[in-house]
Amino acid sequence: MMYKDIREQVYEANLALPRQGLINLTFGNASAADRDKGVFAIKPSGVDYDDLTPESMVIVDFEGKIVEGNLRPSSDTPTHRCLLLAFEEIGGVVHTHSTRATAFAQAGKPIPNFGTTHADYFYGEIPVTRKMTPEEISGGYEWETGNVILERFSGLNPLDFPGVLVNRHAPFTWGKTVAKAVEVAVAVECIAHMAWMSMQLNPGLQAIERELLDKHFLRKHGATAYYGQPEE
Ligand SMILES: O=C(CO)[C@@H](O)[C@H](O)COP(=O)(O)O
Repeated sequence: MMYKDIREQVYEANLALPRQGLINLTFGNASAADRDKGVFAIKPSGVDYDDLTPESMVIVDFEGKIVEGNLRPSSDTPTHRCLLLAFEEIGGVVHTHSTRATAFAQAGKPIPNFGTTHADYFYGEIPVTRKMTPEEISGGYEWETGNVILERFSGLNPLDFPGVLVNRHAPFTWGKTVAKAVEVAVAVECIAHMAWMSMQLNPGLQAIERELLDKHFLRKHGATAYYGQPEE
């Protein structure tokens, strides 16, 4: 089977989303790129997760043309393509409608970095995009969703901030692999829940201290990392 690796990676990533409690119905999708082959695999649109198979994943090239697959790809395919094109260091993208992260997104609020759980994944707040204009919504909505994310990421390293809340919509996360993007999606929901509770307990709470942010982020990321096991 051609594109076997990315089909299987994306199939596993998509199944992990309902298993992790990150989505209901078909409110989410995952994609993984094979940059050598110039394609990515993505979930088919609107298909029940129980009916997905590695073979039903759709293979799309970076111009947006379907290369392999009989089903219509996820409605969010242009957003994934926009992000995979712009962020060359990533290998996969995940979109969920996980409840608490989506509540922040709908409210148009970034998630402040209140503690070390958050700092393990994001080198600051979880950013939120601006609202989309009526013109962006009515013309090329899903591609423009990617563009408003890129606009928010001007000057930000996508591996220091491996996700975003799209205003009025929901989170997108990414990583070097699609499995990593799923992990970040789990973390984002957990962080949103903790932030919400922290805000209730202490409405005046300020962001984490710089030293603690540096310690937790940099012990897991980049040249100074010592957390876990070395990458193979
Ligand atoms: O934003 C939404 C729903 O509001 C989307 O995430 C869709 O629910 C994704 O569906 P697929 O086309 O990927 O099945």
